[in-house]
Parts: sequence; structure tokens; C-alpha cells
Amino acid sequence: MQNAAQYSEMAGRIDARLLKALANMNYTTMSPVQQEVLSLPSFTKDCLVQAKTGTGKTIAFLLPALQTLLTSPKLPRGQVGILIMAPTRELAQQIADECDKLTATIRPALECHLAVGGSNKNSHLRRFTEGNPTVMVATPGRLLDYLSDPAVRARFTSIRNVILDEADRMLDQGFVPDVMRILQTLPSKQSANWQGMCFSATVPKGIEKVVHLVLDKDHARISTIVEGEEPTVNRIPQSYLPVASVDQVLPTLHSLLAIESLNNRNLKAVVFSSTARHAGLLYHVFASTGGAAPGKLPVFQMQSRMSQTQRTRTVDEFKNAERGLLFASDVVGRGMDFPDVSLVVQIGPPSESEQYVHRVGRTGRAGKSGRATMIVLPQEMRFMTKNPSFPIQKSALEHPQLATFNSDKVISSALAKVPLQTKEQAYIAFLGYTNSQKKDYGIQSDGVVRLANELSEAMGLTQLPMIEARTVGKMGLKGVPGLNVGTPQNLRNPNSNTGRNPFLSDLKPRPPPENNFRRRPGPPPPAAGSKNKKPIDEAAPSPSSRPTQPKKPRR
Ligand SMILES: Nc1ncnc2c1ncn2[C@@H]1O[C@H](COP(=O)(O)OP(=O)(O)OP(=O)(O)O)[C@@H](O)[C@H]1O
Repeated sequence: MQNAAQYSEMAGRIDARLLKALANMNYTTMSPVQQEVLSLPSFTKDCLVQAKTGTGKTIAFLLPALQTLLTSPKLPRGQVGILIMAPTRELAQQIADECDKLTATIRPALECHLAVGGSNKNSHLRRFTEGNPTVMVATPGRLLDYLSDPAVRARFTSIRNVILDEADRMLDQGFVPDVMRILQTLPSKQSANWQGMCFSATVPKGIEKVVHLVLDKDHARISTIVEGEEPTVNRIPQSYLPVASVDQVLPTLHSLLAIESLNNRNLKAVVFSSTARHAGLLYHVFASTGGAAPGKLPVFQMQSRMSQTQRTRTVDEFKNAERGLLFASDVVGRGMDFPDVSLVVQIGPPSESEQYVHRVGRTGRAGKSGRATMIVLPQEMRFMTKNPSFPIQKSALEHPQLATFNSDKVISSALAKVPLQTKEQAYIAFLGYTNSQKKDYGIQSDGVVRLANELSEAMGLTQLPMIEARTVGKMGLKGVPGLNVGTPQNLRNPNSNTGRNPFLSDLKPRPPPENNFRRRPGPPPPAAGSKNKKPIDEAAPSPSSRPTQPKKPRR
């Protein structure tokens, strides 16, 4: 193990303006991943880099890329030299912000542009084509959109760096078709000789089949994770808290947060749900309980069903919050740096093991301490046996400690205030998600429906939410007993005799709840590094789910 190197020792190897900016950011000591990357024989070498969450990978790719840019022949005006791709809008924004800080001392200012969904494309594009964009940070969908314009494509002919943050995600089945199309639009690696860099905290085996899209054959491979060591940060004790049934999940979460907030007045926690709709439900519940008594913490929500304006505002607020509870879906599961999060709670395990590492990694960042707990149903216990390398211990919390907060009552009265539509949407999302996990849970379709119906009851619904027959069909649950299947027609007219369902008798007319299973349009994905079993709405929203009122552009 090398001794931690100081940035001041890099004078001569790194441009003085970048060193000055690092000092202004209070980054004096290199993190291990920064030290390893900066120790490569050349800053221009292609590399695949793995390092634990929250250990400064952003600076580890920005610094060599910017250094190369500043020292190699000047880019023609208006040409993008560095292209960084990331899976979510918020992460792209965060990277762009870090880039701005790192280049703050450079004159004339080095422009970093952002191309992400949910923003005003036209005004961004105008500023892009009229400006001098040197760095571009983008999510793949919006970048492809940009690149369909020949004037934009012309700005990428001198590209020097292509960087994939969260590389395993960017190269999995969900994103790789877009990434491939983007790369086909850019000058080829051979002709332009651009440098490829791939960074992530998780590098699953399958990635080797696809990294060649971005990296040359003799790329450097760096890992700061010792072989045999778990991929999560050692400083984060991890536990699981078993519950016997669905109705116990929310009361247990309430008690857990109450205990935590009693121990730490400034509790700052992220609570992950596996669907956007469930995160929304939790937000409503805990907003009405005052953020889990006795702490009375402010509550936030962050999920892909919110407008971009709300998402952006929440990220800013939670980044700056001293204390609070963020109920989130996996839209902030990777990469997001919320300072001083001391606790991560997961409501059930994620669909992919790698995602567990990333969720846990929202705490214990930049050398700070943190803890992670997962509330698990009996069906979800398999996650622990499937992932023996994760150091997850059974929680020391026992029923008597959990029972002191009157949580059953608190939760049921909070649930009574949650809008019916929120509960219905949470039910349908839960049904779809559980159905996608049934193999891992070791249950059949009837077991899926049973679990979902337990949720319906636990939420205090007197009738099962109605699901469109089409949605049931898409889920492959046609004919499974216990569902309240309706058609758009009888949803509009509850007294219609056509296809009447016994559950329908006194339902008020209501438009069918939006389902959570919209897939992204486009061709079927080619083979890639990992199975992409994620709930579809988290990663890259389909154009139809983009807000109609785009947020005011920030850059
Ligand atoms: N050299 C440094 N000294 C002090 N703090 C640093 C240094 N480098 C980065 N940081 C801080 O560490 C935190 C984590 O950095 P970053 O977000 O880049 O981590 P990461 O490794 O990319 O995490 P993830 O895997 O979750 O994406 C940030 O708050 C960042 O400001």
C-alpha cells in the first residue's frame, strides 16, 4: 500500500491552475483511486477503474482528462474534447458541477455543457452551438437526440476523451444500444485516437465482453479493492432486519427511524424502495408522521415519476440538508453524493447484487462513517445466501425495542391520509416488481399476487386496486386468481355490464392508474455485461414520461 500522496507533490505533472482549484476545494490528499490513476505511466492511457463508492472517482477521471486537454494541441474553437456519459440526469449534473469547480481558475473559462433529459433541449442546444463547449456531460438518450443534428455532430470531430461513469450500468442491456449508437456517430477510436476511460464501484465479469467498445485491447486495469475483499466500504456496518409479513414493513421502518433519530438528532438517511411508486408512498406516509417521531425530521422524495424541476430541487435541498429523510428509488442509487448521510435503509434487496453496493455507498462517503440496514420479507432472505461476500449481519434490534413507538397505530393513521391513487399506483408497481423477482423469491405467480394483496390490505385499502387487463397480460399474470382485472371501458363506467368484475361494484369512476412497466422504445438490446432486471422507470425515462414543462436550464 502506497502512502497517501499530496496534490502539492504533483506540481509540474499537473497544471498549476488545476492544482489551485483542488486546493480551493480542500482536496489536499489524493484518495487511493486518484493516486493510482495519476500514477499511470501516461494520463492518456485507456483504463478500466474499480474503486469503492464515495472514494473520489469523479476527480480521478476529470483530472487526467483535463490535464491532457490543457497540455495537448489546442482544440479548435467549439469542439468538444471530453465527453462524459452517466446513467442519470442528476449524476450528470453533479459531474458537471465538479468539472466547473476543477476548471474554475482557468481563463478564458472552459465551458462544460450538459445534455440530459427533462431539460429544455432547444435553449441548451442554442447555447451549445453558439458557445465554445469543451466538455460535455450527458445521459445517452438526450445525447443521441443532440447528435441527430449535423451541426452538433460537427462539434465532436476532434474528440479526445470518452468517459463512462458507472461503466457497468452504461454497458448493460438497458443503455448499451444507445451508447453504441453514440459511438457510431463519433469519429472512430482508431481514426481519432481518443482515450477511453471506464469507472465504477462494481465491475461484473460480463463487462469484459463489452468494454472493447470504449477501451483498447491493452487498457490498464486498476482496482483499489483487494482481491477477496467485499466491494462495500469497510466502515459501513451492514445489517438486515427480518419482518414476517408485508404489513410489518412500514411499522418496522417507522420504529427503526424513530430509534435512529432518537440516537442522532441530525439523522440524515436515505430509504430506498425498489419502485418509484413505493418511494412516493413512503414519502406521503412519513410526511404525515412528521418524519418519524420523535425526530420530526424533514422528509424528501426522489423518484423518476417526479417532474425534473422537483427532482432538481430535491437534490439541491437534500445535498444541503443537515438532517432529514430521503425516500428514494434507484434513480439516486448510483453516484449521487449527498454529504453526511449517516444511514441507508433498503426496503427489500435490489434486483441486482451490484445495486446493493451502490445503494449502501450513499453513506460512508469521503472517509465519513455510516450504517446500512435492509428490511427483508421471508421471501427476500435469499439475497443474503446468494451474496455471501456481503458482510450483512442480522440486526441487533429486537421486537421489544421496535415496539416502543406505537408504530402500527402511527402508520395506519398516516396511511389513512395518503391519497388513494398513490396507494393504487404503489400496489401495481409492487405487483410488477415482485413478479419480476419471483424466481429469486422462490414463489409462483399466485404467491406474487398474494404478496401484493397483502400490501393492499396493509395500506388499508378496502378494495383491491383495479388493473387493466392489458397490464395484467404484460406482466404474464393473466388468469392468476386474486387480481381485480378491469378494462378501460368499465374503468370509465363502473356500472357497465361488459366484463364486469365482482370487485368493481362500488368503485368510483377513475382513470386507470399509470403503470410502471413502460419500456424504452428502440431495438432489443444486444448481449451485454449484465442482466438488466431493474424496474424500467428508474434509469432512463421513456420520452413519453418526460415532463411536458421542461425545467429552466441551469447551464
Ligand atoms: N482528494 C479528495 N479529498 C477530499 N475529498 C474528496 C477528494 N476527492 C473526492 N472527494 C470527495 O469525496 C466525495 C465522493 O467523491 P465521488 O462522488 O467522486 O465518489 P465516487 O467514488 O465517484 O462514488 P460513487 O461510486 O458513489 O459514484 C465527494 O464529496 C468529493 O467531493
